[in-house]
Amino acid sequence: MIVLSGTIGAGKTSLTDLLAAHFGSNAYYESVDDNPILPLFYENQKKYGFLLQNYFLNKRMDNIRDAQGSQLNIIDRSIYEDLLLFQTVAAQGQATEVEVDIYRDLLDNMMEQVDFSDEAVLKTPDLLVYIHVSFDTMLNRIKKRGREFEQVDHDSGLYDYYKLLNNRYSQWFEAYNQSPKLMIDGDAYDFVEDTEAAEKVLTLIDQKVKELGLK
Ligand SMILES: Nc1ncnc2c1ncn2[C@@H]1O[C@H](COP(=O)(O)OP(=O)(O)OP(=O)(O)O)[C@@H](O)[C@H]1O
Repeated sequence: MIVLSGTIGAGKTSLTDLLAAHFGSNAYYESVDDNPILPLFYENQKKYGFLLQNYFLNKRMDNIRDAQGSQLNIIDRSIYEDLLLFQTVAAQGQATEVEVDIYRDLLDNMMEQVDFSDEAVLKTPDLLVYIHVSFDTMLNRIKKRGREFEQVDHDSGLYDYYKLLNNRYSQWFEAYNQSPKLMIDGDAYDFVEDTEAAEKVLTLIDQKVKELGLK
């Protein structure tokens, strides 16, 4: 499994499409439009934050199970970033430490490898691709995409949440050690609008995939 990571609006879903088409593999998406909790969460993070994490945890486990057939199947967001998001929500006083601790324990238990036989299927990715974008790019993409509940004009508190999240992402990626990893500069390569940039990004990922013997 190749797993994408990056902040809100980084381009994970678009790169998932590109990679699945490039490798002829399957793509597994986090569905946003039919997520019943997400709009509620954006209205009231304190009330719905913990419920949202449980919802995502369940969906990500589905994705991991479904994607396990091939090393080149793509998942559009890693399960590991959810803790970062929830900790950021908590840092802003919108979730409690107890909620974060309970969520972390649950995540650890779900990700624990209980089968150590040769046939065991690993839940960890074969490669994690992180798309790094600056705070300005993040805000521009969120605006351009126009999902109502994500807009900062509707809620000025969101601006601080996004800024803190963007700052924390780089540290999160530095510390990430569950699998091989690769960073893509999403400011330098606009792989959505620019086909040449898309080719370059695919070449970088191809090199890493070959180096790891995934293809
Ligand atoms: N664990 C989480 N806690 C809180 N909100 C989350 C969590 N995971 C995802 N979200 C929210 O769900 C929405 C979709 O998230 P995500 O960043 O995965 O997709 P995206 O914004 O469409 O990204 P991309 O543009 O990179 O494809 C965003 O509003 C994001 O804030």
